[in-house]
Amino acid sequence: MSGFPEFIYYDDELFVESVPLKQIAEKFGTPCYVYSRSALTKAYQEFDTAFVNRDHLICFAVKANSNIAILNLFAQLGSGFDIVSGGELQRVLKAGGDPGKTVFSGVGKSIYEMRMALEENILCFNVESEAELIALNKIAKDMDKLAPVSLRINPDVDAKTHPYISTGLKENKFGIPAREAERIYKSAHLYPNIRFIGLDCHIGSQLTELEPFTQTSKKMLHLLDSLQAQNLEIEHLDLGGGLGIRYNEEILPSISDYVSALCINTHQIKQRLLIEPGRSLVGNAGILLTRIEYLKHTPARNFAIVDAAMNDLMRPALYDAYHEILPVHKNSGEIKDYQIVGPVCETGDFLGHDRRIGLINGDLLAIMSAGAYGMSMSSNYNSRPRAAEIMVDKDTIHIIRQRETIDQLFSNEKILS
Ligand SMILES: Cc1ncc(COP(=O)(O)O)c(C=O)c1O
Ligand SMILES: N[C@@H](CCCC[NH3+])C(=O)O
Repeated sequence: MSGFPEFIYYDDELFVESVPLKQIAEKFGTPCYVYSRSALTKAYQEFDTAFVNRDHLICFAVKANSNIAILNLFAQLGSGFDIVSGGELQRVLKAGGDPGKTVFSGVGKSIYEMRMALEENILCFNVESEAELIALNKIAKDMDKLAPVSLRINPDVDAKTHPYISTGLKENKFGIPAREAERIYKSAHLYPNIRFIGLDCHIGSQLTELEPFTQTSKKMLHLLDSLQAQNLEIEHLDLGGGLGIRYNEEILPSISDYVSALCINTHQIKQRLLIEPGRSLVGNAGILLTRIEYLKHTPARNFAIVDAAMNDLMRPALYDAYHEILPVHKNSGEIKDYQIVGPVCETGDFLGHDRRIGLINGDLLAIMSAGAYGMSMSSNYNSRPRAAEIMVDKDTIHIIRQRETIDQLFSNEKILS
């Protein structure tokens, strides 16, 4: 067993659904990201069915994985989207997503991005400051439009996650304190081109406990109550994303436990519930497939130098994040402690430390749980073309992004004449 239902060993060979990963490596080369359509679909459906009869909208956080084939799959399943840039909006449109099911988060929306989103009639802007609200009101006025808005509340709740991905503490740059938000909602008449339709929050990512979500929803309900007491009509409550996935030994609430908890915590209100999950929809549905270039043994360490690197998957280098690493063919070489590293010229370029595994040159490895914040955070550092992306559907292999070519790397650059 691999512990990942769609990535399974048969006779010591790791498969994705019905396809041996070895076949993908031979046909498309490495490194490449490989996703399971079934795992993506099941994760979405687990969210969706857990709401039972509750009016809801799941807005997939595009930043977690922005490949248009994946966005298209979620759109077909009925998903909405949470975007943070004009580029993400264009991806949603290209993928056939519905702008009317799209919310726009982020602290620094540009005038150009706001205009684009107003033109496309998105569902809602999650506004993160008064300055942004003033700018949006002005743009909407110039366009003779009403901008639908939720204020993003900073509830000052500790998400108990990595400090770089914690967003709901008062010292973080995100959202507006509840008191200030209440004052803004009450002065809605100052913003004639804004229609306040919702309340929003998002406290952080890779949360492993339900308690911070519960604490946050209590605070949001409190604010909602006081807005309603003043006859302010709020149509939806957006509770953000943040549910974690299992990377290592973490014990996590299931998707359905999480949704049930949100529904229970908010059972007394009639508003539609929105959520913005990213990682929990795609994280464990994807892997990074890589091949060992060289094994190198020094007096201090054993290194497995692979063809994927920190530019392909930056989570280990950036957050010291753990990703399980599985051999695509089990039982190959002598078992040793290996440092799994890439070819980039940085000591921080590692994919895993101290992994006890048997390896020989040329072996394939699967870096697990790489479906979220993997390809979407990749770069061309060291002038490395970005990896290909593959989606497997039962026994069919689809290439959903071609490997970048060297020519594409500098196609926008120019030598001065
Ligand atoms: C505003 C917003 N919504 C949703 C998400 C998705 O979070 P996650 O991938 O942890 O579900 C993020 C990222 O943390 C975010 O910044
Ligand atoms: N990039 C982070 C998650 C960031 C969430 C953004 N709001 C990660 O890889 O875990």
